[in-house]
Amino acid sequence: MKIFTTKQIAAIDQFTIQQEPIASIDLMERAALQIANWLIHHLSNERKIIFFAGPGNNGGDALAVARIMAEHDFICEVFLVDFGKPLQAEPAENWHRLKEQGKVKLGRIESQESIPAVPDDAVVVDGLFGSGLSRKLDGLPLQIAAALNASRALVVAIDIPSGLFGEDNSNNDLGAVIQADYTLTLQFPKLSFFFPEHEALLGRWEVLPIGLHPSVISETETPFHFLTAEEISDKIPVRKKFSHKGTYGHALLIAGSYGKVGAALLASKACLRSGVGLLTAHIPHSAYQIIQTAVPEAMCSIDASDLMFTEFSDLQQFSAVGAGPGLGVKPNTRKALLRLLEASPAKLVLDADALNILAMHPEWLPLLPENSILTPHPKEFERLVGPSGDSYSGLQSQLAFSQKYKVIVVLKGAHTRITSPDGRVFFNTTGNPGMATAGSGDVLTGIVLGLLAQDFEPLDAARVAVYAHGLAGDLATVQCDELSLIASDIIENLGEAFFQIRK
Ligand SMILES: NC(=O)C1=CN([C@@H]2O[C@H](COP(=O)(O)OP(=O)(O)OC[C@H]3O[C@@H](n4cnc5c(N)ncnc54)[C@H](O)[C@@H]3O)[C@@H](O)[C@H]2O)[C@H](O)CC1
Ligand SMILES: [K+]
Repeated sequence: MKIFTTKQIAAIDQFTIQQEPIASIDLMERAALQIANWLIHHLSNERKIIFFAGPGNNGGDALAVARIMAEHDFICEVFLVDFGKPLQAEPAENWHRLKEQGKVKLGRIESQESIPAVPDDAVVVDGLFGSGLSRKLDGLPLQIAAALNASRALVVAIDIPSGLFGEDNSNNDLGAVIQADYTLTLQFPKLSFFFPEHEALLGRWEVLPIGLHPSVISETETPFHFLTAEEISDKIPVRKKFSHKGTYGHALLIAGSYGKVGAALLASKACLRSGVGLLTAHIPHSAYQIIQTAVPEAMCSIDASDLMFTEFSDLQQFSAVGAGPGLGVKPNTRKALLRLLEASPAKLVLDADALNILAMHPEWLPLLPENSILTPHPKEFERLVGPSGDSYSGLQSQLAFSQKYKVIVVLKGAHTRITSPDGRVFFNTTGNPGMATAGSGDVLTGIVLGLLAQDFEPLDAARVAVYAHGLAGDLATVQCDELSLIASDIIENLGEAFFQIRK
């Protein structure tokens, strides 16, 4: 699904008004009805709701929501922030409607002294600023945000917490932004919702559809997307009756070293659970019995070294190669990785120590075959590209890296993000904090490898693998607390995850 910038959303909004057609006041009412509906279903009408309305359409939404909630017998109070200019257009109309209705106590905030005290058991609806925010909060809005952040009331933000920008917050002061418990965003999540440092500002966020025009949504181009099952389900092939294991590719996994054989084991199992026809695990000699016993479905290619990866044989027979989990970074392993890069496998996924080695030898980066998939966690990514400050800047570096080296980068995290050399970005929507556990990344590498070997386009392999990996982790928490989740549970649930994506 597409993620648009707030500027694009405003344009889609205008197009909807003209093309549907719908009066802008009615579109605002549609948004307000969705928000009110959510509040009615989630709140008891014994809790007072205090609305803070700003000068623009975000404030207009808040005024309309207050009127609707009052119709449903909620006790509402509205504070309009006075910027010394009269309200215009739809916000002015909604102020008028609210006064006409006469059910809501109305107040104005003109100075710091008139900021009301907010009781702990109240609900605050934040309608100060939405997507029209033009600069970071200062003056009166900053003081209101500070007062709300100091209170213990439940805060529900309309569209976006006031003070947060939809995209680039690299120059923002996040301490000044209203901290919402819930953010009810209209029609599209904003880019900044996918960045970890905004989690505490957004609380839990939900997207409320307001019926913006589908044709303009499909025609508006954006590099930013988030992953949904609908968009990837057709990438998972239906297995043909007369197929055989040769139809589904032969993967080579280069993983494990003395003391880190588990990484090879987990990646192998995950690879096999992802539909690959054949898997050869290249492992140090000492790992032979372990892998053969624990993963009898895998064939083994045994390194001359007892301890680590130092060599590999002909790559001809393999449809994809994966390297990295548990390899270590010893000099002989580094040399072997260099030879692997020089052999230029057609389809390659690199993880963990393979990435750490690349960080030690950035001069090898140009050797990466086009469309190789790199799956760093944030620390590995930082070792590769250097520190990048906030997430928005980090996204720019990730994109630049993908474009410079023509590789797909899967940066693992709460919303794992995939960047492609063509400039597109995909944020994942599955997964949970229980997956922040040893071996979880090895499982992902195995899945990517299994899909690549089956002839998935590399970007599709990355997208499907990331989504399925997260979904399997979510399914694992149905019966098991997040705290107890281990990487093997993700593998156990992969079958059900693929089943659900295919549906
Ligand atoms: N998504 C949709 O299609 C719909 C969204 N709706 C709501 O509209 C807002 C966006 O409204 P807009 O009027 O463009 O902007 P704001 O309400 O965020 O505020 C603009 C207002 O505030 C002034 N301003 C901006 N920044 C500051 C600042 N830092 N300090 C002081 N004043 C500031 C600016 O000059 C303007 O006067 C969207 O978020 C939704 O909530 C529609 O209601 C339905 C369709
Ligand atoms: K808001």
